[in-house]
Amino acid sequence: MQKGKIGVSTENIFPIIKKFLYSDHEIFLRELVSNAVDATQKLKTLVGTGECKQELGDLTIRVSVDKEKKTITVSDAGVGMTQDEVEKYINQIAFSGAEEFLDKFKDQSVQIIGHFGMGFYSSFMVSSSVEVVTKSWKDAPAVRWECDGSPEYTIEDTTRERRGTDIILHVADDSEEFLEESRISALLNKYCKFMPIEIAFGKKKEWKDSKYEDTDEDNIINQTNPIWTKKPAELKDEDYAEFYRTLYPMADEPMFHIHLNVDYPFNLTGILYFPKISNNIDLQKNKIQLYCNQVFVTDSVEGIVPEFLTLLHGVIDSPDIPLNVSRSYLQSDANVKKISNHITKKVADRLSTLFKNERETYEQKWADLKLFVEYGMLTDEKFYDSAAKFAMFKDVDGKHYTFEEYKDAIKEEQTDKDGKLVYIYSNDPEAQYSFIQAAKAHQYNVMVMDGQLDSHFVQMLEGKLENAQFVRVDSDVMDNLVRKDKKKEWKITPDEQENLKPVFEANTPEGGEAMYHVSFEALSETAAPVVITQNEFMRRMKDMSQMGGGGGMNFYGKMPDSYNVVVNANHPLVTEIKDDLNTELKDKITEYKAKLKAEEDVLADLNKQKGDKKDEDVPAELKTRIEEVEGKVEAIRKEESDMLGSWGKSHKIVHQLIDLALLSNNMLKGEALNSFLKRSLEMISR
Ligand SMILES: Nc1ncnc2c1ncn2[C@@H]1O[C@H](COP(=O)(O)OP(=O)(O)OP(=O)(O)O)[C@@H](O)[C@H]1O
Repeated sequence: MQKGKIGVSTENIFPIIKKFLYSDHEIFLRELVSNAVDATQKLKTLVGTGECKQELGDLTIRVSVDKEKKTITVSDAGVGMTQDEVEKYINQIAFSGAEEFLDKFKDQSVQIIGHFGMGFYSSFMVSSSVEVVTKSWKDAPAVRWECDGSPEYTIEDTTRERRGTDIILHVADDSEEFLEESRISALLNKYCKFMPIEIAFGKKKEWKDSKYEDTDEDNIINQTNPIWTKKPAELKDEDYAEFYRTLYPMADEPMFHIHLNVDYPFNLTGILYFPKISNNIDLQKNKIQLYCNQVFVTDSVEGIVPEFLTLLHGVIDSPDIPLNVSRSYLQSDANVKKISNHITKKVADRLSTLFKNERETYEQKWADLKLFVEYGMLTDEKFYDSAAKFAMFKDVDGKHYTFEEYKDAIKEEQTDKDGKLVYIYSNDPEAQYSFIQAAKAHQYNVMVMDGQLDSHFVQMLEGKLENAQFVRVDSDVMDNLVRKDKKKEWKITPDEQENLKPVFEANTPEGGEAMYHVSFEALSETAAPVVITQNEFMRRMKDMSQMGGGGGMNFYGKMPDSYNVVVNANHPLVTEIKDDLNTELKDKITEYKAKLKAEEDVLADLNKQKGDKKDEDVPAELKTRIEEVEGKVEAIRKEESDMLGSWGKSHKIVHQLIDLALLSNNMLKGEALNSFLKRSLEMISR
């Protein structure tokens, strides 16, 4: 027996490796099995070229666990190693790799994809010692090498019947989880399911005498020729569907797939599936599996494909993706860029072909594609450019248009006086029904924008499409959505408006977070008497910040909702109210408002003094004061409403009109809705 010292300078590198790769100990199995696959492939090549004249024989790679001896063994019938080769490949190459690896990442807490390049020494992450028993295909004695993780190792001649290698791990006490059959089985399924040489883990089991018993047949855990390695011409739709089920047994059927198959200027194979993406982007991410020569690497492909493509499912296999580098480095890698561009282009081409050749099918699938396409257009310039030709707008009647078609459809009616094209949309056609009907009466088309990303999408399109403006159907009164140069007839003078304003203001909802601004518009007599709208800009910014627009958006997210109560100055009911209103009443209201404001200011001041003191710590005097002023505020409110009540019918009508407008916006809820209904009944029964 010979002893030697492994050529690394670090006293004992294994504890470091162990700690460094703490979360990824399990990859040792992938590394050992893929070494066994490599050794077997090398042998096949040697036999193929005639250099090695041996029978191939059974090439199955066998993985076994011995719970009693606490060992895991990976055996192959590949090329094996001579003593010289063990010295060279295991002692020098494998361990110099370890040293280099640690050097490279010593001071960084980078996330390494897949930890390729860890190779053989990763077995020390789970072992107290590792044994290699190997016999080369060449005429040389078998050797046994052992190392306990210190830089010292032993090497000696031994016997082994056939050519090949056994790697025997003596599992460390803190890694005994890996002695569970179920754990190893799960790991093989995760990392080795599509490796190109058959891998056996135990025997197939059979139900016999009310228990499972081993049969003589090997339990092969992998598919050696997964369909992405085949030519598309050899495959039927059913093959793709079946493969999808193998990958995601629980998922819904995908809509369609793309078979990637490139060998120049980089190597890339794979199959990508378009799942139905209806809602919630985040849940759907991270389903693509990345392989390197049929060895599973990771299922998180960020940095390798553009973000929106992580919504797709399937498999990508490429030996040209550098896997032992950090993700931030990956993004700048030239190969990765090319691969990523290629995939983006293929995806766009697939959608484009479907759109051109099967428009009807494409439109049917649009609902499930929309989020994906919009995400891509929002985040990837290149994709935007291709997708702008096949992205769809859908109108409230379910008709689909390309951007170009839509522009043609609306330009006649929806071009405003400055030549801007106004796109009108609804994010909730049910709730905005009355606005949509009003728009239709104006010959406007309303599109549906109710997706998760639509507030951002609208914002982007406004910038991208030429001379375009997007407005939600309830963002203004219909006459103003598309501003035209029409002279307006006013039935109420500015002075009269000034008188009416406080009456309407006195009847807007109180006490909530939202703010209401009363204004007058000269609309047609047949339009609604009062309409409640919400400014497009403020609302959109708020929506975007809720979606997580990041950065400066947060400011808008915290703003209270702000609504415009637009009174139709030409509506007969409104002109009637105006006639009924006398200046005295208006002055009274103004007076009450001022009184109320003064007391409220006092109250606010007192509350400030109180601060967030506990009730028992508040001075009695202050408490009494607060109660007093609260009482006053209450009294002024009551006086005002009694006074308005005495104004009779007109006051009730104003109240009712505003509530009706709130109701048609779905904004009347709870007690407010209840009292509206009561009042309506009263009015009818009179
Ligand atoms: N089962 C085996 N049969 C024959 N040779 C082997 C076997 N396992 C390892 N080797 C030899 O040891 C060398 C070092 O292995 P190691 O896994 O550390 O690195 P690698 O396989 O070259 O690269 P990688 O780090 O990507 O796995 C291999 O290149 C190979 O020559």
